[in-house]
Amino acid sequence: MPEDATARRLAFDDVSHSFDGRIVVDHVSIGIAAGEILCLLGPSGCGKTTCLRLAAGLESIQSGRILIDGQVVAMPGREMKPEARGVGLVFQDYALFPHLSIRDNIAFGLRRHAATTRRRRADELLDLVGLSGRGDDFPHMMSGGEQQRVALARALAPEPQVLLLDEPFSGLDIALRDRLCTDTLAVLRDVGAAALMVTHDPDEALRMGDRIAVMRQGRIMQSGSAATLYQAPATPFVARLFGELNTIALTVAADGCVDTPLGRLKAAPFAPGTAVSVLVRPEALIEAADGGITAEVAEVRALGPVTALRVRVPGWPATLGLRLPGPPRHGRGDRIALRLAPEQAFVFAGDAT
Ligand SMILES: Nc1ncnc2c1ncn2[C@@H]1O[C@H](COP(=O)(O)OP(=O)(O)OP(=O)(O)O)[C@@H](O)[C@H]1O
Repeated sequence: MPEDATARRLAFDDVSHSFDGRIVVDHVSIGIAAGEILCLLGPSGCGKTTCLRLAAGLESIQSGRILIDGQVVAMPGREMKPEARGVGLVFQDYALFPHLSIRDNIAFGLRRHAATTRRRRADELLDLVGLSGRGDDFPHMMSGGEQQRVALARALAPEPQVLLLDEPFSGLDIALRDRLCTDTLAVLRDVGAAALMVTHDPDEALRMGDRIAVMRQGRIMQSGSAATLYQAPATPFVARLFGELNTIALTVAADGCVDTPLGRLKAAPFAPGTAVSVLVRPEALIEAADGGITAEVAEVRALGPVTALRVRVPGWPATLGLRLPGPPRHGRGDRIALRLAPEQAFVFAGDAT
């Protein structure tokens, strides 16, 4: 990992972990700055939660190092206790203590402070998460989303340097999740801790993350801003996280380009003769004013602000998906003219169909 990355607020330095001889975290190195939110995005079982548990000290480290503010908190044979790490946790099952009031739930981690300080701090946090005046309520009197906000307040109470969030919005309905995402983002920005958030939902990662690290089978495949991952995916897997793409397998021509039924594309850095896959985002197919490629409409679905079409283009092995703005203007069997926006088409080595 780069020299300065270990000096970040939270850093994983070449961390690997196995269960029963099976590697589930594979040479992971990531750094998160104070005030930054990093989303660890990947499918179920790829090792995300294990990374969080290692950072929290809930799992004993086997290989590599974890550092907070440049200090090693975990390396094999030398582990700081979870409670000494200055780490706040918001996990999926954010179980609050049912017999404690909301205020006491939030103040739970402040047991060493005077009663007046605990009360003041809990009330400040209730304000922060938009639940002013609810301190005397009990968990069963709150909705799922409200309980989740209490869990966030409880994790923030001891002013952690690092906040670890494991799918904090799963199981909530979409409207509530959207609001909580926005609220949580505001709170995280406000407190300036380094936040590591685990999610399998690309939309959530796009919305929440300053940076996204894409994980697959224990490895970080690519990390960067949402814009980087979307515009310059390093692999077909990363490209497909943000929606299904149209794919065709082809061979690079003598001049270093690849001839697709939608037009020519540069295939650099691949040499002539290389077998490649071309992946085209639906949004890369734009209706052409004149000229363009002729496509036959096979399917039309109105999706509110946009219309999803499937079209046939001679030479493309399957129907192609695309979206046009506005309500449907075409029917099945219509012919439309399309052009390709090359920046939304990606060439990868090998067969990714
Ligand atoms: N204590 C354990 N003992 C044995 N195997 C485990 C243990 N904890 C996790 N695993 C396995 O390690 C792999 C990674 O699990 P992990 O919970 O880190 O994945 P994840 O990406 O967080 O998945 P999800 O999104 O479903 O929570 C999985 O195959 C899981 O079954």
